[in-house]
Amino acid sequence: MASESWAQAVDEQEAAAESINSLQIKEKPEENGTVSNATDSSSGAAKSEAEREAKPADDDDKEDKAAQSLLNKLIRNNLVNTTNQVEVLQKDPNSPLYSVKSFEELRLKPQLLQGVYAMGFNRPSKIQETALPMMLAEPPQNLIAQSQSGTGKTAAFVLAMLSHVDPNNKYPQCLCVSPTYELALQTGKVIEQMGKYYPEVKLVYAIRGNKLERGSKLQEQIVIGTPGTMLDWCNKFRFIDPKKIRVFVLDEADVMIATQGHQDQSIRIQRMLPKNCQMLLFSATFEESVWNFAQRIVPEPNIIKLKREEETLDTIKQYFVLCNSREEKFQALCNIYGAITIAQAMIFCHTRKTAGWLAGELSREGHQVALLSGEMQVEQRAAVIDRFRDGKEKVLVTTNVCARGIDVEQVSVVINFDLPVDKDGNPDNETYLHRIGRTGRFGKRGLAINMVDSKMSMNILNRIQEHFNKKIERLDTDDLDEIEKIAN
Ligand SMILES: Nc1ncnc2c1ncn2[C@@H]1O[C@H](COP(=O)(O)OP(=O)(O)OP(=O)(O)O)[C@@H](O)[C@H]1O
Repeated sequence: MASESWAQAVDEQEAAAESINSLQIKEKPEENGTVSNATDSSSGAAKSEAEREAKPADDDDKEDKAAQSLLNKLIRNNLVNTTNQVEVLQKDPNSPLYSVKSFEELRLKPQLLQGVYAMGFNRPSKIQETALPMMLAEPPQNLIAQSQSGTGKTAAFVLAMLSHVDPNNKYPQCLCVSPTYELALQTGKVIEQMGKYYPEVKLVYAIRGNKLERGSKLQEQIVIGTPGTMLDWCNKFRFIDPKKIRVFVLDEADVMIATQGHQDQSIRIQRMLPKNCQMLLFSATFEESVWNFAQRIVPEPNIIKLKREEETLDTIKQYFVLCNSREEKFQALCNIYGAITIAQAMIFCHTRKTAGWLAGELSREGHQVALLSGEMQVEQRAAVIDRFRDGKEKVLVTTNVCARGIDVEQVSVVINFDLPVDKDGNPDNETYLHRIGRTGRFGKRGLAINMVDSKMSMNILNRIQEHFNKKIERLDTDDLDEIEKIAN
């Protein structure tokens, strides 16, 4: 089935359809917000399929980061735990470094402490232990913080913003910029939840589509939005007086810089703010481009980094199966299912088409299958992952683009129906590791089965073996005894 150029063609096609442009959020912010029919162009709901397909794959890949981030937020309901220590680089290495083990130690306003506990937070997360005292200190300190998604960054800066505003002053005091309309809404929700018992503090969304009357001045203390609209509100329309801003938050800096124009707009906003305004920047990753940007946004920063837990292949048994066609691969899969008990499996395909086909075939065989596919909206994808996580389905068939960044920890069997390759058709080792690897914490044993159906995929498999210096054993799926052995 595999033609030589399939990898490129498919990646482009999948990436195009995965783009954030295909996302729509039905919810509209209400309550504290003054949003009217917000339709930032970044949601692009009106764009035709053809328009989307015509976009260069590169752009779509970038936009996909925003979709991924949103998906992660929608499906996550608790903290990502980590045993790694935070690394701290203080602006003034001689000043004492405080870290807290409880929210009480922060001496928060009672209304905020109530909000924190109402959200079910019992104690600060790893990054919050150090970041919160720094952000709440007097005089305010600037901070650049990096840690993987789900470690509590948003909750931390929301608490800092709510702590710093003076509700008696009826003008904006905190600005928070997010890369997309949808991400801004998510952060807005956290502000609303945490500020539930502090109703004097109001929030407004600076997103395209939220039209205010010319000449009006905002009364809300917190403004959250996308960089373009935020800049216009400060600069062109003067709804906001930037000189009165005390806290500036730039969230998801890594996603932000992937979007054309956002970097410049953010820097232009930052330049309008007073010198003593507290600057806070957050990012899930810290490659050089993010770091360069961060330094332009945040002068004299304290820096906090929390390393991601390393994934390893040490506790994984890896096998490959030789086949000649996708039908044979399917048959091999059935043989495996016939021989061993698999609680839950994730099956990765290269194209949406193969994923759809395979999900159909597996259902016909009586399996409860969940399918994660590119044309689904982000909330639909989140719902599918949720159901799978709850064990409602036992098999999750997905394409790589869809599942990127998603951890489903309880899955013990991973099947690469197609091996992961990059755009140039080379082995994508990072994805391979992420699909089947385990972090030390979840050191459970796992099983990975790779389907090989051509010379090209055999070559990919060999290169993956070489890269990890780990032998991948051949499995004969016509021999039931042999399959049974791998389960022990
Ligand atoms: N101290 C805490 N105790 C318990 N849960 C928490 C705590 N802080 C945050 N959470 C919860 O953990 C999840 C992740 O937190 P949060 O969204 O703040 O992380 P993040 O690092 O900002 O991730 P992302 O970059 O994806 O937004 C959320 O569901 C949040 O409500």
